Amino acid sequence: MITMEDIIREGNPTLREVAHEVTVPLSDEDIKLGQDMMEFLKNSQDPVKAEELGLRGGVGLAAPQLDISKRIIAVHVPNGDLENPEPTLSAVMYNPKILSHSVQDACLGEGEGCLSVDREVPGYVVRHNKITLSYIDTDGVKQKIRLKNYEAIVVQHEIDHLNGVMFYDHINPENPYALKDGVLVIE
Ligand SMILES: OCN(O)CCCc1ccccc1
Ligand code: NI
Repeated sequence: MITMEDIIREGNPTLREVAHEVTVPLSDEDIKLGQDMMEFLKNSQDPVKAEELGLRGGVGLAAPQLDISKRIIAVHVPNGDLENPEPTLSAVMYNPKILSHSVQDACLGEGEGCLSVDREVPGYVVRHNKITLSYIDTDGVKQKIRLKNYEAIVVQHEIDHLNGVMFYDHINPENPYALKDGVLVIE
């Protein structure tokens, strides 16, 4: 089971590497890793388990954060309302790739954080508002989906990790809250 001790922190060179594509058919090891990553996210969003295990809440995780330089991400984005526990996006993605994106950019009004960054880094992280994404799923099937808003932002944060990019690389050092015209601020 993955816990916070397994997550490497900024300064570890693996976070700055370009991760390697996984081979298809998926190995049992890569399938198990994806399942463990998803389990971590679910545990981290469960108040009881997160407390017991000392987990920081996360909606996404990338294999390089486990010091594994492979192009594997897991995303588990809960639905806002507790009545409808169905997540808005829940997937383990192998070799995810952004095929196209909107001209429209977007950022989270509250900025971003990262399980590999033990500090607050304030500022807008401007990303694409909408993306078309391909990836291989746990069954080895190639998927192609379109995402927008928060779900698109989370996936872009995770794919950045596969390319050695940290969220604060996108923050304007002169003015962290500078915004070009037309950027959608997602609250
Ligand atoms: O890489 C995953 N991670 O560090 C957890 C936080 C994920 C995340 C946080 C804010 C906006 C997008 C994604
Ligand atoms: Ni992160």
